[in-house]
Amino acid sequence: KIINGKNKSTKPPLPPSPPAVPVLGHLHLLKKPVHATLARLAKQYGPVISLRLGTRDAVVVSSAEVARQCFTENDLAFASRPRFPSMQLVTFNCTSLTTCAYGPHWRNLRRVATVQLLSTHRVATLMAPVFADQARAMARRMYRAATASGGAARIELKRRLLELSLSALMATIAQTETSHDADTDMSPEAQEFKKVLDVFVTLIGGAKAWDFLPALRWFDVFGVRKKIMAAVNSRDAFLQRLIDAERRRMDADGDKKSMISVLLSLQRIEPEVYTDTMIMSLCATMFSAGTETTATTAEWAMALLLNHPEVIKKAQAEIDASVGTSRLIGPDDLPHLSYLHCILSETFRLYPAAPMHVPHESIADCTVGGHRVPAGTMLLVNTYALQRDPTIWPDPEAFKPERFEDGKPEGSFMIPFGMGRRSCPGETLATRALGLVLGTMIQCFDWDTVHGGKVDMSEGIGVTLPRAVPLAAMCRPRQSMVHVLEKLSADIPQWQSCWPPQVEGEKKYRKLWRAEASPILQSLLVKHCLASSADDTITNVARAEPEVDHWVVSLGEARERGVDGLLEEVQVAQDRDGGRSQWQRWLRALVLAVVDHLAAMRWWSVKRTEM
Ligand code: HEM
Repeated sequence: KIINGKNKSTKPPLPPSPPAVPVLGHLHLLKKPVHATLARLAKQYGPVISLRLGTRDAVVVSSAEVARQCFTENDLAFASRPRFPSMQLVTFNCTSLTTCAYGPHWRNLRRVATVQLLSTHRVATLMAPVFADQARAMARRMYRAATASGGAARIELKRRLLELSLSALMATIAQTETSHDADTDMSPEAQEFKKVLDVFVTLIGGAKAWDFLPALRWFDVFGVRKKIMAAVNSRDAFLQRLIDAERRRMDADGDKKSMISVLLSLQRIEPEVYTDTMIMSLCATMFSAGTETTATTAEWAMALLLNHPEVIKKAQAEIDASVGTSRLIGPDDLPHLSYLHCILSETFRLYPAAPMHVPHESIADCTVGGHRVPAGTMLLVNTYALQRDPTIWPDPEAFKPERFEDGKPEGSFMIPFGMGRRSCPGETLATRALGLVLGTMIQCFDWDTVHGGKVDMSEGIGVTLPRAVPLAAMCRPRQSMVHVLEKLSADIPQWQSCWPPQVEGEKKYRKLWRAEASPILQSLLVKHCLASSADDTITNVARAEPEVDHWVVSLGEARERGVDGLLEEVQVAQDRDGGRSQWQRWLRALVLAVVDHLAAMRWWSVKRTEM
């Protein structure tokens, strides 16, 4: 184009950008929470901003219209992911489904994930029932806790929901079993993998700076790389054990229920493509992409419900009308529970588990919102901001599930699971799992905040938008569901019930291990050993002892301490209580011997048949 005799380029302009500083570029501007900082910048500079983050170029999109453009007409251009040095170490050199660049390898992984592992059919027939089962087990524990505390029990919802999601996903990956007797919703395998992931989270936090200032990698004075490699090795050894166990199981009975067994059957056909490393990578991806996201969303949903009892009542009425009160909600009921679905949609809108999406990278030059975005630019989409945009969502901060009634959302554009080629392949599973977990909790219990009043809705800092304060709540079994819950509770064979009991800890009972607690503790332990049915023992003692609520609740804390902590506490109590009688000393010796014995046998998972 010739203007005033000069040759002007017809290229659209680059997006506007705040002033940058040398070396850091705009890194210093990214105060946490990043979505809030970027929303403020968007108000100043517009819905498309260009940033220089250390050595990387990024474009930030904060409007629905432009985001839609990125994932529709520019979907292919943005189909890749940035290669982060911190992730390289833990995601098999960036070859995992979530982190790998767009190309034939990603296409193959994606096809396996959507067609073989997370297909609608597999979710409906194999995976949703696993989550339903875990939700029942959780309801059973809550019911027991409530009856043990005389009506209502305090439930640490954050812990429970995370354990449920870890355990259920691990079961779908490797057919692991959660013992329905322990006071945890986690299978031993899920516990082990969770530990590894926790180590990763801390270490990768320390290595994040490498992604934007790669030179820092050479100044790794704290040896982060070495520690990450050690954690990676233990993760891989653990995953290899799971794969070997599934391989043995397949040889024995040939069933293909777990994700690993599906992948192993593909390995038999094309061993050079479906290597053990690829299977490990897919399993690790599913576990890390699906657990925190699902659990955090469930926690936010419960927090919103606690602040809106009228919504719980409406959802209960819907469930009662559709499912009735003679059985628990199951996977087949979900399509008929439209209001429950509205609650979920409104939670996804207000608290997307990926508030800044997952970064994409452009593989070709493209135009976004009238601005030029060169190839190799990182794309960040502010999902949190655009789902609360007042120009498209009336009263955007309010929790109103009714917005989604009749399948007509007022604001229409939401991308909690992304959109286009790289959108979340776990959406169907996550939505069903959340429907079952929330549905069960709403159907079975009435809920209240711990201290009355409103739940604090402050957001914490983290990739998956965690709550600042872990959620706890009081649950009380609904009168109309007591007979179902009682049956559910009795469904567990006697020999499966186990110590420690299903009770929740209470801060005010912190002094539980005072000297005078130990005789009761001891007698409970002894009774447990004799009866092998701690729950019943505890409940019976609860009825007999006037002060028993105190002890029953306090004993719940013992679970947290584990066997070692328990022994230590008993010891401290004994030391303080020098003047105990002969029979008490005798009892103590007996208890310690029994506890020791049970500890050696991993007593919480030992079943009577094995004893
Ligand atoms: C509430 C639960 C969940 C939310 C909100 C969520 C959200 C997301 C988002 C926003 C993305 C990025 C999309 C993009 O880049 O455009 C994503 C990717 C992904 N999600 Fe989820 N997710 C959830 C649960 C799950 C579950 C249960 C699984 C599997 C078991 C899963 C597996 C994945 C995988 C493998 C990717 C990467 C896809 C790719 O790069 O091709 N997610 N998820």
